[in-house]
Amino acid sequence: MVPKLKDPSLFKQDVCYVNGEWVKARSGKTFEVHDPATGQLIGTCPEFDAEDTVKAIEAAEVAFEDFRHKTGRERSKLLRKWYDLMVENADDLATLITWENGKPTADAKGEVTYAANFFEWFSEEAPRIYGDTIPSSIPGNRVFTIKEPVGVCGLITPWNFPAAMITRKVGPALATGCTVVCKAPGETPYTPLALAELAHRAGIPKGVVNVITALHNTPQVGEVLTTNPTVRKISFTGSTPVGKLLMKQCSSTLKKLSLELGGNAPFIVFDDADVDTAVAGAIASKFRSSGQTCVCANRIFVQRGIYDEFATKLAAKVREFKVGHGFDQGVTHGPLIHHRAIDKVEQHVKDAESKGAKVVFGGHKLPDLGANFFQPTVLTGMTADMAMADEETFGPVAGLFPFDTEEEVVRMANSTQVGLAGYFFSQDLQRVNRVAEHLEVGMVGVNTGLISDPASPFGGVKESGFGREGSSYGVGEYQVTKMITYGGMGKPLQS
Ligand SMILES: NC(=O)c1ccc[n+]([C@@H]2O[C@H](COP(=O)([O-])OP(=O)(O)OC[C@H]3O[C@@H](n4cnc5c(N)ncnc54)[C@H](O)[C@@H]3O)[C@@H](O)[C@H]2O)c1
Ligand SMILES: O=CCCC(=O)O
Repeated sequence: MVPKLKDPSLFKQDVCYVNGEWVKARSGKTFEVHDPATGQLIGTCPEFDAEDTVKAIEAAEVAFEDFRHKTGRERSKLLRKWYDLMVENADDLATLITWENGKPTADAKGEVTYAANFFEWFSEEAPRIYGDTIPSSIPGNRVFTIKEPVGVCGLITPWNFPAAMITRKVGPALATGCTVVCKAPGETPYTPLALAELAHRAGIPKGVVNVITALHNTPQVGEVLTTNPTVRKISFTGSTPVGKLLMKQCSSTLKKLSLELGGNAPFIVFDDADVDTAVAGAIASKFRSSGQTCVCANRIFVQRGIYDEFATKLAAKVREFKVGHGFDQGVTHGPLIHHRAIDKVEQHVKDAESKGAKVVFGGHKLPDLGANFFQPTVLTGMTADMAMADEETFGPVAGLFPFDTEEEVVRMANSTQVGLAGYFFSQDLQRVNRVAEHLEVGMVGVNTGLISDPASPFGGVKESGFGREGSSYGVGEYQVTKMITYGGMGKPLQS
């Protein structure tokens, strides 16, 4: 199906946005983008290569010289205008998200709001970028710091939040005076390109925001962004293996780096929790975007005293989901992004079953709906030797691991190389504090399954990466601190 946009000019085919203009790939090559729900062709996009990417970097370099000297208030107004345009065009942006990503319309609208809010939030930070006054230990010296924009930034984002992962990076970059080259994900390029069109309409000066696309050429585009000496900062959201590769590539020019990588979130329900609240939290955390978010619960640990009650109530809620095309009325959960995602989910379920897990609900593909649909699933009797204990499933499968003691579950929760988000449910105040302090993650949700908010610092520890996005911490990721010492300042007043 081809959805109708209120403003069809937001759908940009075969062009990327470089230096304020819509351009094709130098080679004329394009790649295809498909609706993950039907497999139907949505359209084609430019397959940018190394030379195209260098052109975008050069445009950002030239633009930086002016943009860095705009006042914070001027940059704030540009971001605010871009925010307003996102809100005005929210329905069309949501349509593009559902079309290319598959998430249901209501979730897509939620993402547009979430994404736009990053622009609003960072537009409010832009005029408030302060340095420090530092008392010197040398008599007569006066020491100040100023915060400068780091320079041209290369931003590489994934398909699971086609709008929000971009605005979360572009917002603080522009707030601080940086210019950007965004490499849009090959699976979902049309939402980023529509955002570029809105940037143009908002009057963002040419070259400040460049949005480029590639699918098969992604590694070569990534290599140029991470090795070109003009690019001073890379921010990447995606998998841990790709994050490690980009970090290695960045080492040749020692770029500033932010890496928001994979998670394997523990979700712990203690006997003293309110079970209904915990079930609602698990639904929100585990099944958001059909399990395809980096902060989705991946291992659900339930204390033995409430294990059966929790499993029954969770399965009852999951049974109420309506799986289908994101545009269809009443659909709560859409397809996964592609066959590799489906294969991984199926393999995790089969692995768990073969090692003794029981399928309480779901457990199979839904080929009648389309090749990329998987039935939301609840598994009980999970054990530490199963693939789901170690690997991120990135799909709609809730595997319930039983546990007995607080010490045991915290050990299990921390027994992974990654540490992005963690959740737990308890009504014991001391336990709440103790467990929150002991979880090896960058973000903790206590008695809630939803923690994402532009005002909160988002990011991980261990192999989930480093750097924080959102909040005032997110601003610092795009700045360098310059120290200025004035000598000979301690002279007495002249009479
Ligand atoms: N921490 C976060 O905020 C966050 C958010 C979304 C997804 N993720 C993680 O991403 C994974 C799922 O997404 P995926 O499988 O598409 O991840 P991925 O790492 O393969 O791809 C993510 C993005 O990186 C690009 N990319 C891939 N190889 C590249 C290369 N060599 N050079 C430059 N860019 C490259 C892709 O085109 C895509 O745009 C999961 O592990 C998930 O946890 C993390
Ligand atoms: O998947 C990664 C980002 C999810 C979020 O911002 O809540």
